[in-house]
Amino acid sequence: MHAPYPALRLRRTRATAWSRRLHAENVLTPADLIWPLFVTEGEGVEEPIVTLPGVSRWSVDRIVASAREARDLGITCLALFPNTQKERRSDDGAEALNPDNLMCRAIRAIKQAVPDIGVLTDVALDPYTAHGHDGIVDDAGYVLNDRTIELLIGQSLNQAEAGADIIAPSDMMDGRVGLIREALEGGGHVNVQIMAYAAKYASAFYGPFRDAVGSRGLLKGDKTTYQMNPANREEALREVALDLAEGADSVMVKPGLPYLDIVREVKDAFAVPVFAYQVSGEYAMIEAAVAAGAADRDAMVLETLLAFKRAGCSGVLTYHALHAARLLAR
Ligand SMILES: NCC(=O)CCC(=O)O
Ligand SMILES: [Mg+2]
Repeated sequence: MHAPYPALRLRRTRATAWSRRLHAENVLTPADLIWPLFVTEGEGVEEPIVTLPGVSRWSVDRIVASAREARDLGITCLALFPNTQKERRSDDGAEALNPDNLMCRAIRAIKQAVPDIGVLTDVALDPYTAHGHDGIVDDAGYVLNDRTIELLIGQSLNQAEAGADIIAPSDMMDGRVGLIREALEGGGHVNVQIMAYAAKYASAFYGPFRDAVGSRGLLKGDKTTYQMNPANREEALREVALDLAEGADSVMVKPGLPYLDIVREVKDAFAVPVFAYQVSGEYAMIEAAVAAGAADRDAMVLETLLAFKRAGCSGVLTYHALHAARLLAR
């Protein structure tokens, strides 16, 4: 067969800026961005996180100011993570159930001051446990599934009562989405969404996050008995199918860039809202490349975030959210 060239030239539509824009198949907007924020005790406090240059832990009053700034830039949702004081951590993570814990105070303050931005809250015990695991650990160090779920239900209700809009269980216990949904319905929280961390991998990319929430030095062992093996893709589809059947409104894949193949497969297989988390190690890699003079931050941020859209994401959790929203506002 004769090649279509020269009649067909794909470079023709790329020849001018207006035409490239016209033919763009995907677009990144501030509405696609979920901004993770770390909360700490005190007032007027900003604590820079060394392994996440440019990211800080903020006290509740500073978080509220950030929420306002994010809303004004068109960011749709915040994700909150508490840096729980060491003396409030325990083996069972009971601080997660305290209606006046740092997380609940931050949720209430944001929803009161900036009601038109969404608040997503992480459900897992690692910011509250003395051992840094996401659940209750037995004598052999195994994280107990069903015992842990009992606490996750209480944690979810606690966050919903404080005003959380989206409950995001990141613990990877089996069966927790259905039981949390049932408890939310029973508690009258019928419009509180669940975004399930459905395919969360046991990844080397979470290191700086553990510094941020103060669990790095505490964690004994690793999370491979509950988070997924990076080798697996069929298992991710099973995880997603179960969470959807149990009532998840949307699902998440985590980490982000190294797992975009999973995002695309989930999107194609289920046609549901899929989100991904560009995690702390991914952020740190970009910042390290910029610091080394090896990369242009603005271009890299926008390109990586657009790649999530192309892979099928409805939105992305990213520590670069504010920076990206400012770039998009230009
Ligand atoms: N459950 C939330 C996380 O584990 C975040 C990980 C990261 O940003 O590295
Ligand atoms: Mg699961």
